[in-house]
Amino acid sequence: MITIQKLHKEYNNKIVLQNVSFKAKKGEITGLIGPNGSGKSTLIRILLGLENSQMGMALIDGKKYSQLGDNPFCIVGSFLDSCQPYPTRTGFQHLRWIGLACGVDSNRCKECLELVGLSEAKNKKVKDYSLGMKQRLGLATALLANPDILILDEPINGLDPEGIRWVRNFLQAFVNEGKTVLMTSHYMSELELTVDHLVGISNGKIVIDAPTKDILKQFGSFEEAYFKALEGKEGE
Ligand SMILES: Nc1ncnc2c1ncn2[C@@H]1O[C@H](COP(=O)(O)OP(=O)(O)OP(=O)(O)O)[C@@H](O)[C@H]1O
Repeated sequence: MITIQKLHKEYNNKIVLQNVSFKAKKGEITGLIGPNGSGKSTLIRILLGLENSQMGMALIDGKKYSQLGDNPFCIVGSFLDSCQPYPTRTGFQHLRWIGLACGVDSNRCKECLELVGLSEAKNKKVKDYSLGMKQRLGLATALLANPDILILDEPINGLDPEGIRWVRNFLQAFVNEGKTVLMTSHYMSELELTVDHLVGISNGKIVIDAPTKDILKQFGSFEEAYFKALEGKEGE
C-alpha cells in the first residue's frame, strides 16, 4: 500500500503540494490525474526518495523509500518519464546493467523482455527503438526485481492503441495478484478503462479521491467529474 499523508512541498516559496493525502491500495490500480504543473511528478519523486517534502509523509508499505532496505527494487518498481536509457545500449544491455545493481541475473532480464514483448528487439540499440518500445522497456525495468508495487509516471504517453491496451491488460493482471499500482496520466478516458480508483489534483490540492465505479455512476466520465470538482473548488 502507498500512503500519502498531509504532504506539503514548496519550491522557492511556491506551493506545489498542499496538505495532500490519499492511499493507493493493494489489489488496485490508482490513477493520479491533474493538469501540467499540478504536482503529480513532484509527488512521485518524493515517494521515490528523489525529493524531500517540507511536511507530511509519503510511505510505501508504511516506510519511507530510504527505509526500504538494501534492495528497494524488490519492493517497488518505478517508471519515470524523465529517466531515459543510454541510447547506444541495447534493450538487453540496459536491463542487464540495472539488473547487476539490484542482484538480478541475465535470465530474469530476458524474462522481463519477454513479458513486455521485446524479446525479438533485445539486441537492438535503444536509440533505434520506437516510443512504444521505449515505454515497454521502461516497464520491463520497473518489473526487473519482481516488485509488489509499481509507481509509473505517464506509462502510456505516446503509445498507440494496441500499446495502451497492452499496458492496461498487463497492469490489471498485475493487481489481480494482490499487487499495487499508482500511475499518472493525462488520458482520462483511457484511465476510466484502466484504474480502480482515481485521485485528482489541481494546483497541488486533492480535488477527487474516489473509486472509479462511484465516479462513473455519479458523473458519467472522469472528465466531467474532474471539471465539476474544479468548479466546486472555485466556489470555496
Ligand atoms: N526542481 C524544481 N525546482 C523548482 N520548481 C519545480 C521543480 N520541479 C518541479 N517544479 C515546479 O513544480 C510544479 C509542479 O511540477 P510537476 O512536474 O510536479 O507537475 P506535473 O503535474 O507532473 O506536470 P506534468 O503533467 O506537466 O508532468 C511546476 O510549477 C514546476 O515548475
